[in-house]
Amino acid sequence: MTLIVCESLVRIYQTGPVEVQALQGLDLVVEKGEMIAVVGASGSGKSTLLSILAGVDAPTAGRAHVEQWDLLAMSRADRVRYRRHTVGFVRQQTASNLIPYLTARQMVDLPMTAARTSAGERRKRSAELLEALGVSAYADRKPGQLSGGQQMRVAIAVALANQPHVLLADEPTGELDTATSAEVFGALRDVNRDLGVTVVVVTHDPAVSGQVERTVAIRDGRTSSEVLRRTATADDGGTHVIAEEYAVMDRAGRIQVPRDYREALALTRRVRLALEPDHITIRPDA
Ligand SMILES: Nc1ncnc2c1ncn2[C@@H]1O[C@H](COP(=O)(O)OP(=O)(O)OP(=O)(O)O)[C@@H](O)[C@H]1O
Repeated sequence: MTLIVCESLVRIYQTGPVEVQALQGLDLVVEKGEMIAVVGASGSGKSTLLSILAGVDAPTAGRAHVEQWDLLAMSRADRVRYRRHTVGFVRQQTASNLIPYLTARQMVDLPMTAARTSAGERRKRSAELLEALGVSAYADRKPGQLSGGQQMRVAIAVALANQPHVLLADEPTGELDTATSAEVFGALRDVNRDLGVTVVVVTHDPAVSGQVERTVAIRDGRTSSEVLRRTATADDGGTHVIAEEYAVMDRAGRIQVPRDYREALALTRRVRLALEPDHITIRPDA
């Protein structure tokens, strides 16, 4: 079942006379239960995409659906409901997800109180979530008494408090060392596998993106390529991961030819296309 669909998604920021096209016709499909990584250079539009999916920011044009919700046509009340129940959002700076004067348990409790969950249910669920994320021993500590990795795990537990179907995490390992970031990423994978939550993670970290089955690359506000990974078994019984890169084609048939391919063959404005029985060739115009 398809959970997230973005088609030709556009987000333009206007600051005074300056217009920034953060998303320039982005296409993305995510199936229920998937865990994907979104990668791309700084400024390519990753955070913008995540804020739109989180219902925090609104697209300028195009189509964006998450479950039954049309993100371009939501009323203010729908948006509150959507943010409370459908998606959980872990923001880029760890500290912005946490409240300095509350304990981990109180922070996980807060979104459930807003959703009018009963006290008994809140107690039960916050204990389960802190346990699932391996931070139950720190339930009574405040953010200042937790390490970076523990803070991030608590932030993930807070995002999952109202049992959302989708978890969006913006650079969850950006501020952590390699060992801690592997642990936090492991926690996200557990959440995906054990709770069945669909996970979309924005990351700069190749070690992180190498651990998910699907990585979507964004370039200049568009999805440019996808890497799919699968585990293959060799003749000797050993297993290894095969990663294959695909270009992404939009509904109008547009694809981005990677820059190194263009440069290698000096492809510029015009190219020759030819249809062969089972493939298409692209040649320089000369
Ligand atoms: N609120 C805003 N107002 C104006 N421009 C913005 C705003 N938010 C983002 N932008 C611009 O939109 C573009 C995409 O930004 P975005 O933060 O989505 O990229 P990113 O890929 O997440 O980058 P990073 O990895 O550095 O976080 C950038 O050029 C950025 O300067």
